[in-house]
Amino acid sequence: MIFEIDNVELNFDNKPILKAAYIKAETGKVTGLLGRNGSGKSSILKILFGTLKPKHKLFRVDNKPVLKAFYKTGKITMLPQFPLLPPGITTKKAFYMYKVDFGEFCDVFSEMYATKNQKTKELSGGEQRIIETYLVLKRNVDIVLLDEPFAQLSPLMIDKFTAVIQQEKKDKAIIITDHRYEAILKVSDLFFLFQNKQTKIVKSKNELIKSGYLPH
Ligand SMILES: Nc1ncnc2c1ncn2[C@@H]1O[C@H](COP(=O)(O)OP(=O)(O)OP(=O)(O)O)[C@@H](O)[C@H]1O
Repeated sequence: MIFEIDNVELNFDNKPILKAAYIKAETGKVTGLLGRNGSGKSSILKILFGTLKPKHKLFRVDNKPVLKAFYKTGKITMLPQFPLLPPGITTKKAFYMYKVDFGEFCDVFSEMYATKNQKTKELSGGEQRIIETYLVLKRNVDIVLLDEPFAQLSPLMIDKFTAVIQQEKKDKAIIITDHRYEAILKVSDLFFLFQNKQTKIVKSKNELIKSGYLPH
């Protein structure tokens, strides 16, 4: 499946944020979004998910326009920047609620077994993020949106998630944004740079330097 959002025009209080922006995601591929703070990456994810209404957009799935909020179809899931899980539930309960196998999770993240009976509020920020990101990635949907999944994670955990993402993309389209650009370059098949309220496809780290996103 091919997901495209095109001609996105977004203003906040008459301040233009995006103008004619475009991104694309495809089953079997990871799309990486890069760009400076405030360039509109989270906003476009929310627009795609359907919880933020822009002035204008065209959303297509396999070339067919989709008019209703996509989250209502149950075919999309999103890891937002804010915490997702209720503070009072245990890790075990969270896996049960999401219908995800806790044992399979521990095969990869063995250090997380100890959190089985702990409540979300008793976990570190990084531990919460590991659980939430894994649960979102494992959901049975067509497209997964990940907004800064790596921000609180140690390098080893980022490596483990890179492998999980490669596994999950086999039957999903995944869009990811994060300021850990090295991790994004490693995990993604296609990159969009958000700049001057627009988006452009970039193919190399050199282009990111030339465009002023990365320092020389
Ligand atoms: N609810 C809102 N009301 C007003 N302005 C907003 C709102 N949400 C976002 N903005 C503004 O829109 C711009 C784009 O924000 P967005 O969160 O999409 O950027 P981003 O690229 O994800 O940034 P970062 O990398 O810092 O998370 C910013 O200038 C932000 O201040």
